[in-house]
Order: sequence, then C-alpha cells, then structure tokens
Amino acid sequence: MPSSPCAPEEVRRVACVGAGVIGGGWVAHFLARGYDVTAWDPAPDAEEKLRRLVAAAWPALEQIGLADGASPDRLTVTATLAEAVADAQFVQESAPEKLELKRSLLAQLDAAAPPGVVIASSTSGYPMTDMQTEAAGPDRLVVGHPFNPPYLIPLVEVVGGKRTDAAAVEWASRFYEVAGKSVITMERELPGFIANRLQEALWREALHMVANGEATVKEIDDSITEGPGLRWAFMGPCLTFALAGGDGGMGHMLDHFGPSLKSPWTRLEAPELDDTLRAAMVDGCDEAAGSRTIAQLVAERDQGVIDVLRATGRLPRQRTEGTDGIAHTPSTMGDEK
Ligand SMILES: NC(=O)C1=CN([C@@H]2O[C@H](COP(=O)(O)OP(=O)(O)OC[C@H]3O[C@@H](n4cnc5c(N)ncnc54)[C@H](O)[C@@H]3O)[C@@H](O)[C@H]2O)C=CC1
Ligand SMILES: C[N+](C)(C)CC(=O)CC(=O)[O-]
Repeated sequence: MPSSPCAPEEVRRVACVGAGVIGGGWVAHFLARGYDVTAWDPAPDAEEKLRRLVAAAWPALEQIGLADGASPDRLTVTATLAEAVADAQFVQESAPEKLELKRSLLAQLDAAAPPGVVIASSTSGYPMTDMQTEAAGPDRLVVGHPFNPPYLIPLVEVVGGKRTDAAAVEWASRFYEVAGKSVITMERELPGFIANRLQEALWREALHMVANGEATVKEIDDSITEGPGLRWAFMGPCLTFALAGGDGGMGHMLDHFGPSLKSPWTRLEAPELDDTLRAAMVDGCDEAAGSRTIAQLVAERDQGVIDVLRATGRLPRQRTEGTDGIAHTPSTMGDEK
C-alpha cells in the first residue's frame, strides 16, 4: 500500500458511500466531529433522506457537544461515486449487506480513491478476506464495523483481511479514535466480529422463543432492559458474572453454575425465519411501539443512549448553555481531534 497521504490526526475530508441508516449515521457523526463530508448513494431520494437523518440527529449531537466549526452545511452530496471519493482522506462504505455488491463496490472505490487512502466497510459480519477479492489494491481495505446509531454508540470493530496491510488497520484504528470512537482492533478475522457474534446468539434465542410461543416480544425486551441490560451498559457479561460468585468471584461462579452450561437452555441453531415468525416479530414490535412512530423511537433511543453515556461517566454530566441556547460542553467522544 502506498503510505497514507496524511496522518489520522490531519484528516479533514471524509467520504461516505451508501447513505442509509448506517451511512447516514456515519455522515452525522463525521459532520459533528467537524469534518467536511462528501456522500454518494445511488437511490433517487437519497439526498433528501440523508439530510433528514442528519437534521433528526443534530439535536442529540448538539447536546453531547459539537467540534469547533461543525455544521450540517459541510455535507456535499455528489452525483457520482468518483466525485465523492476524489478528494477524500478516508472512505467509509455502508452499502447493503450483499457480498457480491460489496466486492464490486470496494473494487470501484479502490479504483477511484486517491492512492493510499484507507477504505473501511461497515459490514455487519463479512470477513474482509471475502470482500477484497476484486480490488486491485486490497491492502488498504479494512472493516470498520459500527453500531446503530454510529453518531452515538462509541464502538467500532476494526479488522483487516488476509490481503490487508497491517499499516492500514493501524491507521484506521487511530483515525476512528481521533474521530471520537471507541475502537477494538481485532488481530484476526472472525465472522460477525466480537459484538455481533454475541448479539446474534441472544437474537437466535429470542427468535426461538417467539417462534415456539415461549415468550412475547415485550417479555423478551423487558427481560433485557429491566435486567441484564442495566448492568451491561457499564460492566460486560464476564465481570458481571464474576460477581455472581460472591467473594469467590469467577472461580466459584464456574464451580457453582458451570454444570448448567450443559443443561438444554440454549438452541443456537438458527430458527426458520418463516412468514409466521416474521409476522409474530413485526406484530410484537408494533405492539411494543404503540402509537410511537419510528422517528419518535429514534429520538427516544438517542436520548436514552446520551443519558446512559452521562450516567456512566462517558459524557460530562453538566451542560453549559451558550447565549444561543446550545450546549457547548465538549464531548469526550472526539476530544482528540
Ligand atoms: N442497520 C444496522 O443496524 C447496521 C448495519 N451495518 C452495516 O451497514 C451497511 C449498510 O446497512 P444499512 O445502512 O442498515 O442499510 P440501508 O438499506 O439502510 O442503506 C443502504 C444504502 O446503500 C445504498 N446503496 C444501494 N446500492 C449501493 C451501491 N452500489 N453503492 C452504494 N450505496 C448503495 C442504498 O440506496 C441505501 O441508501 C451494511 O453493510 C450493514 O451490514 C452495520 C452496523 C449496524
Ligand atoms: C442488526 N445488525 C446485525 C445489522 C446490527 C449490527 O451490525 C450492529 C448493531 O448496531 O447492533
């Protein structure tokens, strides 16, 4: 890989390709952190939807603190992919999760982006080794897996493929840190990375319970938000379970509860996602949402995440208000830039 044209700290221009839920969330994040952002998406209504997403996210971003000079006006939506990446110092790809599409798009991005610029894919689970097969310059392609919404959830999982240069992985990890993210850099590829592998295990069990009429969507959601979810916001499942062993910690916990690993609690083969299960999940979520629209749920989620980040000390608790009424307390997410 030709060495990157600039250090992660010097990046000013970011391109986001694919501007749906996640690409749009990335755009909002990079704008809030003070970057100039170019975006491209082939959908005819993409620009309107993207600007709407950024506008909806902006109050949350003001609340956690914008970087100096940050503005939605620094977004340019381009007519072509080539224009979007022509001047970019970093590229984030967030196109649909289809392997053939990712392969061909990453090859196009590699052909169009300036030499040495790192290109990251938001993929939820494809190993980069499987996606970099058609690119002439696979060495600069990395996975940068975010969490929804990328403008509020800190984590990004970074990992390269077999043909990725280790320097590109290192550069991307540092860049995300400078851009305010919390980074896990993985030494080797793992389908689903770390967090989605864990989430999918829980998700399969949830689908089995609904499919078998063993629990409702509401019971499943309440069981997490009223239970383990409260602990997981600040203490992971391993340390949390160590406390289940009392003074004996994880050792006693394993001796005491280890045998239950073999009891038939889990059914980790995926259930058949047939029409009945699909309808049960959709109806259950509609019931749980009640009269709240998706836009209202997004605002509720954003406020919830901010409150949790504040309560757990990852954002300042106090806000100061400027004469414009906007919170100016700097975010701890992105102070480094
Ligand atoms: N939705 C989620 O919660 C998360 C999704 N991801 C990953 O982010 C990526 C995008 O997913 P979403 O934003 O959910 O999908 P989405 O369907 O909301 O957005 C995808 C966008 O890509 C555009 N697109 C279609 N063909 C394209 C092409 N050839 N080049 C560029 N853009 C194209 C579509 O017009 C659409 O706007 C996927 O790889 C997904 O696995 C990662 C983390 C979370
Ligand atoms: C549903 N999903 C697998 C696309 C979710 C993710 O990849 C991460 C997230 O936001 O939880």
